[in-house]
Amino acid sequence: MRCIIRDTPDAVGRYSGDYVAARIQAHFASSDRRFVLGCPTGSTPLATYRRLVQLYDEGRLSFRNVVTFNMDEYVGLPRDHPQSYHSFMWRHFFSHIDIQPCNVHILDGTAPDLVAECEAYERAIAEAGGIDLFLAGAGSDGHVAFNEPGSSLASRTRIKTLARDTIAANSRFFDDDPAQVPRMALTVGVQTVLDAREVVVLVVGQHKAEALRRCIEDGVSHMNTVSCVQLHPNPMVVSDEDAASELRVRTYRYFKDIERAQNEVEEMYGLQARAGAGKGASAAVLPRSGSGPLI
Ligand SMILES: N[C@@H]1[C@@H](O)[C@H](O)[C@@H](COP(=O)(O)O)O[C@@H]1O
Repeated sequence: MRCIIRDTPDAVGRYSGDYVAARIQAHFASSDRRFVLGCPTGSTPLATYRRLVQLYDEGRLSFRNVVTFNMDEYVGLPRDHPQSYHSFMWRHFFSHIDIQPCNVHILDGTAPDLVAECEAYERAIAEAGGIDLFLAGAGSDGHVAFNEPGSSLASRTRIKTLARDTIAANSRFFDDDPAQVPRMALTVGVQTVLDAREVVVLVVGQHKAEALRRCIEDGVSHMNTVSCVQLHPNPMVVSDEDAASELRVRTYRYFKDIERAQNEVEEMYGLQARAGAGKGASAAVLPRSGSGPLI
């Protein structure tokens, strides 16, 4: 596992935005297949989306051949509700880039048959060729998507009842009134996340420090579903200093050493793919190898 630690949430967004852009570009340099990106919501990925929009505005990145699958959606909120994840994604990301609306996939929490909706979502992911890179956030209780503590590590897209902690945390978007927060959500499962070719988890803020510590230093646990990344062959966590503040000094230093060594090796062997090539992607952001020798 790599854990990249940056000073601020903005720097986390810049790093992860550049990283996602680089993976998209590297993909199109060698493949005609569309790139499939898994997208989270929440405050954490906002800086990443801002960076991706900036790269698009500067003409350095295109989403024309990118397909997206969002992680989750509230049950019962219509798409046009201001707090639906559908609205969130168009407000903060999709309406600012050249993604084709037909390539955007977000679970429909108002579908007449929610079980069928979840099954169809898994099928759609498979038909798209699987997810190339799943970007994820984490709740302060360590959940990923809406896989609350106690979720099966083998879970797939399904209906979930939200935990009280999550309802309390998300009530800030609902007039600070927990009663307005939907009690249930549709969410990709832990296994859906693990099936992605690459997983990048963003964690920022002091209130996530214990969750990050458990994710990295404790074992894999269904009580802290983001710890599932330990089972993935190609995971990366990008955190700010605050979120990293509960890591042991030894752990923290080791991740810093890995990053330094990785940079040296990439420079030495030219593994930083050159900008570029590719349909819809002209660019000079910093592509890195997804899995380098030191990961
Ligand atoms: N379902 C979402 C998660 O996908 C997200 O990671 C989490 C953290 O949100 P934030 O980044 O705002 O702390 O919130 C919600 O529960």
